[in-house]
Amino acid sequence: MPRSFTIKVPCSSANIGPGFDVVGLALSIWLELRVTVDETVSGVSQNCEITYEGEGAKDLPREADSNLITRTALYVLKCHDIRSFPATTFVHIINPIPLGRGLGSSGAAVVAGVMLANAIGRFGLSRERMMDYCLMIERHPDNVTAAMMGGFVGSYLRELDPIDMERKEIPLSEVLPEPAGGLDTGLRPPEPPYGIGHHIKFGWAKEVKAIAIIPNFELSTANSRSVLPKTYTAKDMIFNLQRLAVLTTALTRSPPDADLIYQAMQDKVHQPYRKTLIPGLTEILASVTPKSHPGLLGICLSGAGPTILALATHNFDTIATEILARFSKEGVECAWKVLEPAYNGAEHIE
Ligand SMILES: Nc1ncnc2c1ncn2[C@@H]1O[C@H](COP(=O)(O)OP(=O)(O)OP(=O)(O)O)[C@@H](O)[C@H]1O
Ligand SMILES: N[C@@H](CCO)C(=O)O
Repeated sequence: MPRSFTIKVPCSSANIGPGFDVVGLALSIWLELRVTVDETVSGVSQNCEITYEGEGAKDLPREADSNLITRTALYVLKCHDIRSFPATTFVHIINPIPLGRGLGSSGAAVVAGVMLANAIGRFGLSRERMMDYCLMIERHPDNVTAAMMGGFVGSYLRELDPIDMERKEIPLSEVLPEPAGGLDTGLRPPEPPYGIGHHIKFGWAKEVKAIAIIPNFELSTANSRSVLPKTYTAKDMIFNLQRLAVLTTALTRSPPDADLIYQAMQDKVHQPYRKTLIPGLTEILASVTPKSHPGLLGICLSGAGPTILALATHNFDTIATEILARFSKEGVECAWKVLEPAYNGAEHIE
């Protein structure tokens, strides 16, 4: 009897201004996997057939040991001494999350892969344990925590003891060998230490929506992190910490206080350095304010960019049109969407 289930994982916006690598907001675009395990079918390469529609359909690999979702699943399966998918696993991927735009496409893919393995192997892993696996792959917690847990979340990585730290910091190539199933040494990959990350869900004022203005070019997270400095001044760190402390509560209050939120979304840790990669970034962030655009609460770079996230209660069209026009002057065309928080996080539906 074939077994079928669905996995849905929301996109996410990390940082929300000052919370670099700390806060994430799950939002209402969902990566979906429709999975069928049918033992009556045989002869499929590596036991897994991937079909794909949506963002990335043209370019992303369909081989189970290359695609990020199934590579992640293979890692978790191998940690449980299962070396391949059961014959035969069909994974249909429906992906509306734009890739490399700062909306957590890779975080959603990693969470989906861990949930896929958990369901296939019937491991019964808790969400917290699944997070440990996610953090072995995507090593900053903001996107994966929001995608797994849902809503507006803050997270930190626990200080591990030296042995666990060594395991956690092993090169990514040993966690996700390239290709994962190619030169299979038969060795168990390194299992994650327990309780790597800890998180808390904040509230969210229901009238606050997120306008995502999504430029038509990709910026990989790795590239966008490469322009950041290795050290910061105490002044800049304190600037961000003060704002983050206010922001996480300011966004829970109804009615929202636009002046407080706008100032609390300022950042000196990542956005100023990323302006070299995103034409018009500094001008856009400075020119759209609650005074010039009533309804706006705050504006920031979404994750590693290039998407701009504007939090607002109304006037979505006017705010988006202004940002689109400013990007257009720089020769960048954009799509835009009004998104809502995805409160439930990742879901497994039988
Ligand atoms: N549905 C998917 N299936 C397979 N691979 C994916 C999928 N989604 C994302 N990826 C992989 O992740 C890459 C994008 O990851 P990257 O971290 O650069 O950007 P992002 O996650 O979209 O943005 P950010 O981390 O700033 O929010 C893609 O190029 C692709 O390799
Ligand atoms: N906090 C991360 C999110 C992107 O994955 C960054 O800004 O680089």
